[in-house]
Amino acid sequence: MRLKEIDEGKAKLLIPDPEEFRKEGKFDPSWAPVFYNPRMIFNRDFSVVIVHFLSPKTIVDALSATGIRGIRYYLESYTADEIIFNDRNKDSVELIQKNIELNKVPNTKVFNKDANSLLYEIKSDFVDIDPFGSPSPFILSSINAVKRGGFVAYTATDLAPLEGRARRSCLRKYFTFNYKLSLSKEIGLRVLISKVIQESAIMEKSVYPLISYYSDYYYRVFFRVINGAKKADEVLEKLGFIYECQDCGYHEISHTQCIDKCSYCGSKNIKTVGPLWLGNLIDKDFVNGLSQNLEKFSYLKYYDKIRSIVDLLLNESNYVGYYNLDFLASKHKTNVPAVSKMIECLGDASRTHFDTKSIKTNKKFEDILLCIKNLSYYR
Ligand SMILES: C[S@@+](CC[C@H](N)C(=O)[O-])C[C@H]1O[C@@H](n2cnc3c(N)ncnc32)[C@H](O)[C@@H]1O
Repeated sequence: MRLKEIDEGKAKLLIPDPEEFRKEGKFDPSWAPVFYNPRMIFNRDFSVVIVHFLSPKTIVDALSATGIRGIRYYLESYTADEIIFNDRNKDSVELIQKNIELNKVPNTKVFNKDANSLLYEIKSDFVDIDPFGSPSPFILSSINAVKRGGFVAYTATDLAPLEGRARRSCLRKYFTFNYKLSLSKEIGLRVLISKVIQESAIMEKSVYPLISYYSDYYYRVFFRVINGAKKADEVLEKLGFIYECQDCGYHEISHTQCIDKCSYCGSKNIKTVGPLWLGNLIDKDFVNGLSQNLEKFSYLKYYDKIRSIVDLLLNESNYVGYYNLDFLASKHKTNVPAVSKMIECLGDASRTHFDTKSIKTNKKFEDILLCIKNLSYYR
C-alpha cells in the first residue's frame, strides 16, 4: 500500500494514497485497505473540543482505523496520560503504529482485536465508538469498559433505521417501532439514546447525554456513565412514545404505545414511534461551559461550524415541540412560511440544527397554525 502524508488538526497522518485505489476516476474511503474519511473532520474537530472539557486521563479509541482520533485527542485535547488504540484490521494496526511514531505520542497501547473482546478486558475514563453504520453491536461492551463516572461517545451513520425509513432494521438494531415522520431527524437521535439507556440498565448503569447532535449523514452522542440500579430505573422512566397525526400534523408524547386517536383533531390516522428518549438532548451546564471557552480551539478547520452548532444546540434546547413547516403547510393547504417569519410571528421559538425547514417552540399548536395561516395569507 502506497502512503500519503496529510495534516489534520495538529496531527500529521499517513493514509493510504487515494490515487492507488481510484476506480474510473472515483474514490470512496471504504475502497482503501485502511479507512480514512475527510468528511468526518468536523466530527473529529468537535470531538477534540468535547473531550478537552471532559478531561479523561485514559482514552480508548476502540475502532481506530488510521488512529487519527486517539492521536488528535492526545495532541489537541491535552488531558490524557494514556491512549489505547484498537482495530481488528492488521493493515490498520501497522498504520496506527506508524502514525503514533510520526506524532510522537507517548504512553500508547495498540491492539489488534475484536473491539468487543478488548472492551471486556479493560477499563477507561473515556471510550470512543466510531463504527461503520450502527454502534449497537458495541454498546454493551463499551459501557462495561467505562470507569465509574466516566464517558462514552458513539457515532451512528445508519440513518435509514434511526429515521424510520428502514423500520425492520430499526426494530432489530434499536428495538424501536419506528415510522418516517416530519420530526424524524430529531427522533433518530432519541432512538439511539434510548438504546444506549436500555443496554446500560442491563448492567445497572445509567447514561446521561452531555451533548448530542446530527450532522451531514450521522448522529454523535457523548454520555456520562453513572453506576447504580436506582438511577438506571429513573432514566428508564424517561423513555416513552410519540405520535404524529397524519391529518392535522399534531404530535404529542405519551408513556404508552396504546394511543388510538389524535387529541387535537380526533383523527385515528396517527403513527406512533417508540420507545425513545423523552429527556434532554444536551446537558446545558456542560454545553454552556464549553461555549464560553471555545476560543482556544479557534485554529480548528471547523471552528465556525462548531460555534454555530453549539449556539443553536443551546437555543433549541429551550423548546420541546418540533415543527417541520413543509409538512404543516401541506396538511393545512397553506404556503410554506419562511422559518424567520414563523419565529418572528411566534415570538418564542428557535431554528433547529436538525433541519433548515423546521422550528422548535413550546407554543400551543393553535398558535402555530394561526401563524402559518396568517403568514400564508399575507404572502
Ligand atoms: C469508521 S472506521 C473508524 C474511523 C476512525 N475512528 C476515524 O475517525 O477515522 C471503523 C473501523 O472499525 C474497524 N472495525 C470494524 N469492526 C470491528 C470490530 N468488531 N472490532 C475492531 N475493529 C473493527 C474497521 O476495520 C475500521 O477501521
